[in-house]
Amino acid sequence: MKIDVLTLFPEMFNGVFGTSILGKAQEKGIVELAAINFRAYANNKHNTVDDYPYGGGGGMVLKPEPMFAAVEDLVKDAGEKPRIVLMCPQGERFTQRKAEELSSAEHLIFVCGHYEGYDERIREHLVTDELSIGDYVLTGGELPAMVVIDAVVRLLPGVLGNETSAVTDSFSTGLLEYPHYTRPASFRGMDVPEVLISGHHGRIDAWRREQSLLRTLQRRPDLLEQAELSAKERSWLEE
Ligand SMILES: Nc1cc(-c2ccc3ccn(Cc4ccccc4)c3c2)n[nH]1
Repeated sequence: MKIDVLTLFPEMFNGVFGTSILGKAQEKGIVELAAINFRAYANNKHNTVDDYPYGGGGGMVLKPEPMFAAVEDLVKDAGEKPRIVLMCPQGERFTQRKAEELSSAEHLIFVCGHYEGYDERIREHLVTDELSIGDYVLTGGELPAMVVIDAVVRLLPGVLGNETSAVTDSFSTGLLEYPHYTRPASFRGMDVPEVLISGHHGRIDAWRREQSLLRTLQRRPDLLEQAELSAKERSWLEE
């Protein structure tokens, strides 16, 4: 997979792209990550990429020309038509299901703006997906893009080691994750649940599923509507 990020602050991505799981995924050749400064595509002598809004009002708006020129330059060598993902507070709420959908793409181009937002023609004629990472307003699209890229790349085959599977973690089952424990078995009188030390994997799996269901019911009952539950589990939860 190839991921390009159009941003005014490419240096913000150095840490995220160069370390840990994303860094290793690049070394393994699973994904190619690049952050490009779209100011390079400004078509005026002052290299401006923003301007005052028509109709007045506070704040500046990102001009269409540099963004169209930058995307068209990235798309010209592309194979399969890339998904052009615009980060913005008004976008579709990003979810694990959306991460799974994006992880099947061959080429993603993220558009990260600043200021008060984007000229609407960028949305109408360039973008395929608009994503929000939550109902709060950030200063720009870079942090949201990092969040989405992290969630997408970890799903690519070979990125997570065998000991960690993206399939069983939170949200991939539709439920919140069960509690985790590691050594020591007793810490300041706080003991690990006996079942996890029993070595009985059937009982361990059942306990973990029950804990996921309980934790989801307590903290995120809204997830239960979409989750795949057996009839027995549904009636147990409704007791
Ligand atoms: N989930 C989420 C995404 C964003 C986000 C994404 C891209 C941009 C580009 C500029 N801003 C600032 C801003 C935009 C619109 C109105 C006021 C300020 C952005 C915010 N905030 N929160």
